Amino acid sequence: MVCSVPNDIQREGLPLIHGRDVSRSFQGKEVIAAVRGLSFGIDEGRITAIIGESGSGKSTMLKLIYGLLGPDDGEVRYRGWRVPNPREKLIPGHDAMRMVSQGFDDLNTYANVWDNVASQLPNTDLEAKFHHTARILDRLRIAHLKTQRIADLSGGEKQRVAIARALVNEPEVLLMDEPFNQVDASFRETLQADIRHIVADTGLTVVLVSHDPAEVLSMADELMVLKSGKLVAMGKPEELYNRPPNAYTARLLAKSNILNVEEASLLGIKSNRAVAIHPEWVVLRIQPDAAFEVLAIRFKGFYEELSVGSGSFQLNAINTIPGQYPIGCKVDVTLSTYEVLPGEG
Ligand SMILES: Nc1ncnc2c1ncn2[C@@H]1O[C@H](COP(=O)(O)OP(=O)(O)OP(=O)(O)O)[C@@H](O)[C@H]1O
Repeated sequence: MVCSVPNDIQREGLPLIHGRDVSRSFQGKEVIAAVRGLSFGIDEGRITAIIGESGSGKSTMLKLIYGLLGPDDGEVRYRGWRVPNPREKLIPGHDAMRMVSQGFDDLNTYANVWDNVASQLPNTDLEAKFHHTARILDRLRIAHLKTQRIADLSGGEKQRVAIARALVNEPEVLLMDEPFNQVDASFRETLQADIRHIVADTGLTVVLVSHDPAEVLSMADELMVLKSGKLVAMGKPEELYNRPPNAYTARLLAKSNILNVEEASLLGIKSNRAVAIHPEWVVLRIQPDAAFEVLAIRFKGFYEELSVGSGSFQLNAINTIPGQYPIGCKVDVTLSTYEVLPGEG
C-alpha cells in the first residue's frame, strides 16, 4: 500500500520501515529533545520491541513511525516511501499501519464488541464484513463476548477488542504502545502467543513499546533500546541479554551488576573496561571466613534476590533454594561468567 508524499521518490533496498537521523523536540518551558538522531531498520513479518526507561522517547518514536508526528530532522520511510507527516495528510497515520494506544481511547464504551470491530469495515460488502469480523474475533478469542458492551469488559478483554479492531482491516503493520501494561502475567502470555501466531500466519509486522523488558523478552524477534532519545542497542533479545553492549542495556534487560575496572579486579577479573555480571552469574558458597556477607534478601516467590557485600562493594545475586543463605551468613563469591562492556570506560 502506497501512502505517498508529493514529489517523493521511492528508495530501493531499505528495510520495511527505515529511519535515518530522525530527531524530534518538543517546546515546553524549555526544549525537550525527545528523540535524537535515530537511525534504524525494522524488517517485515517480525515483532520489534522498543524498550527503554520512562521518558526515553519510545512513544515519540512509535508516533514518528506511524506519522502522527513529523520529524524535525531526518526521515522515516515505509517500503522506501517517506511517511507523510501530519501536515501532509488529512487523517494522520499511515494507511498501511494501525496503532493501539494505551487507554483504549478508540473504543466506543457503550457499543458492543461486535459493533466496535465491524464498524471499521465498509458496508459495501456485508458478507465480507461479517466474515472478517467473525474471523478476527475468533483469532483473538473474544467471539463469546461479541454481544457484550465494552464498558462491561475487563482490561484484558478490552485490550483484545482494541487489537481485533486494529487488525480487522488487515493492516500491514500493527503498532502497540505498552500493550501489556495493565494485564497480569498469564493473560500477557496467552495474548503474546496469539499475536505471535497471527504474525506467523499472516506476515503482519508488529512494533511495540514497553518500559518493562521482562514482558517482551520472550515475544520480540528484535529489540531497540532507547536511552535519553538515542538508540543505544539493537539486536535479538538473547544476544542483547547475554552480550549487552553497554551498562544501560545490561541493567535494563538483566538488572546486571556493573563493575568498574577496580571493582572487577577485586573478583579477579582483568579488564580495561567495565564489566556486567548478571545476578544469576554470581555463584555463592557458604564459607565462615569468606570476605562477602549476605546483607539483604528479597523474596520473589520461587527464588530470592540477595545483596551480598564486602565493605562498600555490593553485588546482587539470585538464590533458587530459598532460605539457603540467611542474612549475615559469610559467602565466597565466584562467577560463572561475565561480560566486558565494549561501550563503557
Ligand atoms: N507532546 C509533548 N509535549 C511536550 N513534551 C513531550 C511531548 N511528548 C513527549 N514529550 C517529552 O519527550 C520525552 C520523551 O517522551 P516519550 O513519551 O516519547 O517517552 P517514553 O519513553 O514513551 O516514556 P514513558 O515510558 O514514560 O511513556 C519526555 O521527556 C516527554 O516528557
